[in-house]
Amino acid sequence: MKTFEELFAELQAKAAAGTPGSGTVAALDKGVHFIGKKVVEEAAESWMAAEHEGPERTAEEISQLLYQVQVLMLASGLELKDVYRHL
Ligand SMILES: N=c1c2ncn([C@@H]3O[C@H](COP(=O)(O)OP(=O)(O)OP(=O)(O)O)[C@@H](O)[C@H]3O)c2ncn1[C@@H]1O[C@H](COP(=O)(O)O)[C@@H](O)[C@H]1O
Repeated sequence: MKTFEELFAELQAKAAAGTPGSGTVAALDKGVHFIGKKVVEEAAESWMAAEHEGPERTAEEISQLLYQVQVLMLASGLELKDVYRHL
């Protein structure tokens, strides 16, 4: 198990190193348009899970949504503090 902050730090490090075999690095290479579609896909899957599939599946889909949002943040040059200041 990891926190939102721990996952972001892991993804930042992989992006900076260009870690071979990393799905995050591959997604960043594809760019914002590709990543944005993933965010929308996972948001829709989270919604459907919440309506039809129960809390466990919903939690799983939301975790994937949070991951894709973090990848979009990296692709946009954002850090956690840039987002947190709007909360
Ligand atoms: N938490 C995640 C995570 N959540 C979702 N995903 C990816 O997001 C994509 C969408 O998930 P789906 O189940 O919808 O996948 P799918 O539709 O079957 O397959 P796709 O055709 O969409 O790839 C998949 O490619 C997943 O691998 C994630 N990929 C990585 N992480 C974590 O990110 C960290 C770094 O990962 P790497 O960069 O791959 O090393 C690790 O700690 C991982 O646990």
